[in-house]
Amino acid sequence: MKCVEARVPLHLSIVWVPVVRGDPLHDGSLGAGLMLEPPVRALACNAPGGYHGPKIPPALRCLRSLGWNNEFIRVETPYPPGYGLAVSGAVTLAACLAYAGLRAISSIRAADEAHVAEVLEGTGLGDVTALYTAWGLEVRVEPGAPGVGGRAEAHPVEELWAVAVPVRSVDTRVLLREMWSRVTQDDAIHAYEAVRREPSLESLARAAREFTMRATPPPEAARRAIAECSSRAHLVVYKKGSLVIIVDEPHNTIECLEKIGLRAILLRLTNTRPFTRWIDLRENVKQCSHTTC
Ligand SMILES: Nc1ncnc2c1ncn2[C@@H]1O[C@H](COP(=O)(O)OP(=O)(O)OP(=O)(O)O)[C@@H](O)[C@H]1O
Ligand SMILES: CC(C)(CO)[C@@H](O)C(=O)[O-]
Repeated sequence: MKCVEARVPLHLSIVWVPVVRGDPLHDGSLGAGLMLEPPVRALACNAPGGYHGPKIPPALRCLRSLGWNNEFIRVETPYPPGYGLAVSGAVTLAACLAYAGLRAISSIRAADEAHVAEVLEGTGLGDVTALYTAWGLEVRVEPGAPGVGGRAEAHPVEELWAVAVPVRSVDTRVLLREMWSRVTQDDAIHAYEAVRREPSLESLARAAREFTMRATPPPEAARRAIAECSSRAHLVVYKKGSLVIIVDEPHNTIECLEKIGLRAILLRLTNTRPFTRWIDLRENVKQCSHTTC
């Protein structure tokens, strides 16, 4: 059986300036953020079997728009959806890149459909374009889907750990509505321009303090974790529902978080781009039923 696997990193958007033009291909965001691994992995096979993975509405919308007819698709994510690490965008892009690979549909069409699905379902603005066009530390310089010019610039990052705690799930539509009672459009543009002028972990750390954590204030548990467990961090941010602490060596941070009752998921910064590859499952065909491969 022929299958295509796609791997897509997670994305931590630290600065975002929503750009709403009234058409989902052209809507998006300017902004900046970091790519994280392990990646989301999607496997699409030319056999019936349906979708197995987190039930993310934009992923199913995107697959249908590419003509998906219930073929086998399995998606695995290292981080839960709904906590601000663009799991919805990464799952949607991975599933659609894998399916597009299987059906000889261009990857840019898959990325455009993934972007449109994210915008229409209210789960993201700039994540798909950042993930598809950049890597490492990304700066989104043109909003919109990749096929209509949406683009992010990539800057390499060092090998560092990202200790991430999913603290509480927050709906992206709620985030985008409520942030304007805490920050202004000028605050967002100011933070964005500063990172664009000097794209570095230091400028992102400043943006995290001056913009992100004002737009999405950390709850008490995260404030305590920041005070007690982040003294050696390169960057600390609370975004939407997750606390992320970027460090050289993660074990002390994880232990410290455990002591105050918070369970971390260990991620790394990554310079790897999304990719797809063919897999021939002939050898393993017995292990590959419609529900498990
Ligand atoms: N257990 C779950 N908790 C939260 N959302 C879930 C869950 N399972 C599926 N979903 C779906 O996943 C999507 C989460 O999208 P959302 O944009 O909130 O989060 P995200 O992509 O992880 O983070 P962000 O886009 O803010 O970076 C929603 O469409 C939601 O319906
Ligand atoms: C809106 C958003 C902050 C949700 O995580 C993200 O999609 C972005 O940066 O455009």
